[in-house]
Amino acid sequence: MAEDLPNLKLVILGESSVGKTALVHRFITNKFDSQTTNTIGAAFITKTYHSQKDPQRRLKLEIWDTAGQERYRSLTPMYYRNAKVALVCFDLSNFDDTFKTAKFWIDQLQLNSSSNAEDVINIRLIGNKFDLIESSTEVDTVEIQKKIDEFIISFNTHNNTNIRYNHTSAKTGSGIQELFDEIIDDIEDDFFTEFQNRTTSTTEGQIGSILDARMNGAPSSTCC
Ligand SMILES: Nc1nc2c(ncn2[C@@H]2O[C@H](COP(=O)(O)OP(=O)(O)OP(=O)(O)O)[C@@H](O)[C@H]2O)c(=O)[nH]1
Repeated sequence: MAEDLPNLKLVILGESSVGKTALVHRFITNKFDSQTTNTIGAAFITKTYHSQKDPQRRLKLEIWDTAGQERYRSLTPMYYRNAKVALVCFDLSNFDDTFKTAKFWIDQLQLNSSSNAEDVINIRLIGNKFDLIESSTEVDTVEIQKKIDEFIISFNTHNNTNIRYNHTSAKTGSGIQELFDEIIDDIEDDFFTEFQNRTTSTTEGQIGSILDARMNGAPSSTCC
């Protein structure tokens, strides 16, 4: 019988083709798929996660991979409802186009957090495809880092938040396990305390209108 573990919902947002599905796939399977297709609607996948700081602690990580294409944008808020963590991704090799969308999602998440006390969400900004820029002579990595830093400092100051930035490569796997470990390490004490304090168990409402899902063959993925 499946064990009843606390459920931690995490959502991934960002422009189309920044590598959201590839990032999840790398985390779950430790493989890279260069032939992905665009996500339609959203896909979700679960993974049992073992705490790095307390071997007694395990949780069910429920990862929602949203579609980045603009036509699905109006659906996205329903996927981040009740999420504890949001990874907002952009593509380091296509910075100008994709960073704009990342900033848009961060603003939306912050607005949502401010208006719904229950929906306070831990946001991480993720620059993916690091492999494509790390030894490039054409990309001005210093300038990119400067823009990221300026945005984060300004956003955190104005909104009294503590958004942090990680870079990753779904292709090489660099930074991905560390990213999840860091995020969960940051929030797990509060998360488990809240779980223990909850007197009545709540079942997260299943979202009924997921249009499609990909990640064929990945464990525990759901689609409809
Ligand atoms: N070089 C490199 N390519 C990557 C990386 N991550 C993803 N890709 C490639 O980028 C393309 C888009 O990746 P996806 O994971 O489908 O992008 P997505 O953000 O899920 O796109 P949507 O589903 O449309 O929102 C694919 O060809 C991937 O193989 C990476 O870290 N490095």
